[in-house]
Amino acid sequence: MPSHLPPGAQVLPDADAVARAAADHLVAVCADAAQERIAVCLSGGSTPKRLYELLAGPEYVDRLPWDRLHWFFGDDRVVPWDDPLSNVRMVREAFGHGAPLPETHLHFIPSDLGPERGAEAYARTLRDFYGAARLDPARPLFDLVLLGLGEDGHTASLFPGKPALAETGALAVAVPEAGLAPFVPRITLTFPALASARRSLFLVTGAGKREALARIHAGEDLPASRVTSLGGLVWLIDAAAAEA
Ligand SMILES: O=C(O)[C@H](O)[C@@H](O)[C@H](O)[C@H](O)COP(=O)(O)O
Repeated sequence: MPSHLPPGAQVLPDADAVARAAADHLVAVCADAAQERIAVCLSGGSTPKRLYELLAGPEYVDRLPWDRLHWFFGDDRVVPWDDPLSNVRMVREAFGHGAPLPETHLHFIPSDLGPERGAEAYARTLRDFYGAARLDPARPLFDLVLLGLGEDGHTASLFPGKPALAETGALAVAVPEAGLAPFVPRITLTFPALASARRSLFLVTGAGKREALARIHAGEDLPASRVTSLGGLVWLIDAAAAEA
């Protein structure tokens, strides 16, 4: 295991292997879930699209309890849902018609309400699903949280130096100026919400992520470095990103 990678890192040959490993984690999480509803927090960006396509494809679609699975979003851009920048659009396209996904089980961020009201509404959606106003460390909100890593070390829409990093109460907040292309406002889950997970996976692929990984390993206080998980954090990294 290369020494410059986060603890718990698994290095896979390529992006497809990363997607497959993540799919296997989801199958395992579902098999372990004792409760009826299984909550998954989806990552946006481009990396996880292959995973979502895989889940809806012939190799995995019949291995998942779609009637029990509920899908949430770690963040989204405040754009129309059919906008190419929308994470909801990306997920819908990736799941396509292969996923027997009940429409009421896709809990997308109401970006049509705008950043602030959308964040408040989504926090309410999460609390209503959870069934309590405050998160209990003994009862995680999510069974699985999926995360990506930006080249600047951001994750979800938690960007370096932004106020959202300091939020400890709200489950979701507005990010008016993400400061990163595409320069649109965003809504993101906060660290407490992301931490409330039985298992969390970072999916990191491509040489462009090497520097962020090295900075994390060097102990820099990047947003992704601050992510914790009640049940355990696994980094799934392809060889291209893992190279020193
Ligand atoms: O909505 C988003 O953009 C994601 O939540 C964001 O945190 C993403 O995971 C990283 O920017 C990595 O993006 P790529 O997978 O496209 O490299």
